[in-house]
Order: sequence, then C-alpha cells, then structure tokens
Amino acid sequence: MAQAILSLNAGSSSIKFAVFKSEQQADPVLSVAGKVEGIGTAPHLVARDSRGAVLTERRWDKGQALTHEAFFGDLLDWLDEHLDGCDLAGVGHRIVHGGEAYAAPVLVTPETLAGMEALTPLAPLHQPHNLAAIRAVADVRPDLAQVACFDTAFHAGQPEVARRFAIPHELEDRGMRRYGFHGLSYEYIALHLARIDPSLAAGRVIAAHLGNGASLCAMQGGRSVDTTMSFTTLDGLVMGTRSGSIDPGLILYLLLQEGCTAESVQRLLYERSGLLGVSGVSSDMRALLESDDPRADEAVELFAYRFAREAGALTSSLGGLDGLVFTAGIGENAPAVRALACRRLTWLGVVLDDEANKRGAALISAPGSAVTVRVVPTDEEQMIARHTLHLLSQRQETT
Ligand SMILES: Nc1ncnc2c1ncn2[C@@H]1O[C@H](COP(=O)(O)OP(=O)(O)O)[C@@H](O)[C@H]1O
Ligand SMILES: CC(=O)OP(=O)(O)O
Ligand SMILES: [Mg+2]
Repeated sequence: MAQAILSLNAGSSSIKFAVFKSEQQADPVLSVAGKVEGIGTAPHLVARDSRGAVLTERRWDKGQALTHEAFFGDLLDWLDEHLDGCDLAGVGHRIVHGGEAYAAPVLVTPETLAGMEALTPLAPLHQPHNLAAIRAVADVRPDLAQVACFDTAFHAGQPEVARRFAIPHELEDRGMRRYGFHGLSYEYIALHLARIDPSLAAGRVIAAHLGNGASLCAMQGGRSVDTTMSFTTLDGLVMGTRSGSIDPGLILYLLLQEGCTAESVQRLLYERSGLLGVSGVSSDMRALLESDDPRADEAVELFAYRFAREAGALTSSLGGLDGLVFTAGIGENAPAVRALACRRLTWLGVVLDDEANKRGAALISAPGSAVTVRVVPTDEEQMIARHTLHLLSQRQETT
C-alpha cells in the first residue's frame, strides 16, 4: 500500500502543510498542500489538491482563538478523509535550529525534543512554533512517528574557516559558531539544479532564499560552503523585520549607554527592524513595492544593496561565480527586486534578460551573461517528506 507523509512547516503566524504519497522507493508525490495564515489574529485556511484546485477553505472570526492543538487535531481528522485509503506513516517537521547535536534528521523522542527545546533562545521567532507543532501532533496522535528535519543541517559540512567566529576557542567549544539556516530550501535547490542544469550545479552557485527571512548560500558542487545567516537567524541580509548584520558594538551601546533591556534589544532586532523598521510602512515586500512613501523605496534599495554586498563576499568564498538562483516569496515573485539586486552585480558579469525576468521565466540571464541567473520555486515541504520517508524506511529495516 502507498504510504503518506504529512510535512509541517510551522511559523510564527502561519503553518504550511503538505501531504505526499510514496510508492516503494519512488520520489514522494504531492497530494494535498495547504496553508493557515493569521494564527493569533484572523486565521484563514486554504488546502488545495495537486492540481491547485481548492479542497477546503475556512476563515475564523477575528479574536476566535485557534490554538495549534485544535488546529492539528482538526487537520489530522480532515486528512483521514482525504488519504484515499493510504496509510499515514509519519509527520515530518521543519525545525529551524539543530545546533551542534543535529546534523541530520532525527526521530522525535522525549530526549531529542528536549535537545531542540534547549536551542529555543537561538531562534526565538521559529523554534517555539516548530516545537508546538510536534507537541500538538503528539497530543492527538501519540502513536504517530514524527521526524525533525533541521534548517541548519545542510550547512554542517562547511569548511571550518567558514564556521568560526573570531572569538576565543572556549566559547566555540560551547557551540558559539556559525550554523546557517534555510538548509531544507537550499538542499531542494541543489537537487533540483542537478536535474535541470547539471553543469551549473557542479560549479560555483549562490542561491538566494529571499522570503520573510532571507539569506544567501554559496554552493560548490551542490554543497554549502558558506552562508550569510550564522549563529542565529539575525545575521546577513536585511529581512522583513530582522536587521541582518549590524555592528555588535551597536547592541552594547543600546545596553550600556541607552539603558535598554536585553529583551527590548531582542524585540528591536527580530521584530522591529529590517524592511519594517527602515520603511515604517510594512515588513511585506509587496506592500513596499506598491507604496509611494520614499522610506519604502529606501528600504527596498537597502535590501538590494546589502544583497549585492553579501553576494560579493560569498563570491570571494567561492573564488568566482557561475550561477545565481533566486527563490522564496521575494526571489520567486518580485522581478523589480531581482533587477535591482542584479544591477549591482554587473561588475561580476551578471546581465539579466529584462523581458524574461519580468515574465518570471526559469532562466532570466541574457545569453552573453558571465553568470547564469535562474528562478527556482523552492519546496521545503517536499524535502521534509523525502527525509522523513528515508528515516522511517531505515527504521523499518532495523526493526
Ligand atoms: N508578487 C510578489 N511581489 C513582491 N513580493 C512578494 C510577492 N509575493 C510574495 N512576496 C513577498 O515574499 C515575502 C514572503 O516570502 P515567503 O517565502 O512566503 O516567507 P516565509 O515563508 O518566510 O513566511 C513577503 O515579503 C512578500 O511580500
Ligand atoms: C530561518 C528563517 O529565517 O526562516 P523564515 O524565512 O521562514 O523566517
Ligand atoms: Mg520561509
């Protein structure tokens, strides 16, 4: 009988889910995909079948609480009716931080859950929601196998020099090092690129995951060699509400001279900075592109400037650049931002085909461009399903 896997990508205000079916050893095939947005405000759920047709849609009234527990209970009941007799073999989760302990997916047990819990301070916007999803599923279906897939894992093989901060060794021995995130997305991009453009995949590529969180990953032959996020999801690019790289001296100044509390600095850097902080308008790129407020333009310019600056740094880590791949909400859907970002990389030989870029084609560089530029829609849920199936099948073999 075909097996089904539920992939969960639980964020602060949204939960993405997808069900994949798998026949023996074959790649998992999407069966249902959905998203709940506005948890905590006015929740809205849409689920579609593999062809994009709406299967169910539901809105909750403003103020009508939708807890993770209630949502997952309802979701699993609803899925039972939509699995066409398939057996739900397990649930796979995107867990943002795996720290030093988890460089590969693991089965959720009380011990591994406690290990993930300990990493919450390093990903305060994500880890609590990721773990709430695990607990909610365990409450309603305690016998269902759950697998944790880590955003940090893809970067675990980076050269040592890319993983170090210039701080004393004893701090590094306590786990204070560069980890990197968006790894499930980058792993998907690397595998997809190997299928559609193997010679490019074998070369030096920067993948740009530009969503609400944003980062770049330098890949050589499909492996991560450097990335812009590091110990936490704050480092690197300008993001929706996160600052990206800033001088650590600024944090000391806020704490020591301005009398700010550590908690208020944490809120400032994670929730009140980035596109939202600079524009004063929104954290949402679409809203900024539509706005005629000059500060919205300033935020978009800064986003593109810092993109190019970090891309220059990663080009140095790679010793040159053959390809650039855009992905995630902004990377896949905002040609104006791709154009601004690429214009700043003209010195590297990046030349866009403007018409292909506007159209959102898969290949958007001009024929003479020294760097091949592509747009690849990411699929973190597919990657979660593959890892989950793999781990569960290994487990079956050993029992
Ligand atoms: N058509 C579009 N034009 C510009 N920006 C877009 C468009 N569609 C989505 N985005 C932007 O993508 C970002 C969200 O990306 P997404 O990858 O969905 O985020 P996350 O998964 O991290 O919540 C938002 O800034 C949103 O405005
Ligand atoms: C790691 C991270 O920043 O994730 P997201 O883009 O989903 O916020
Ligand atoms: Mg995301």
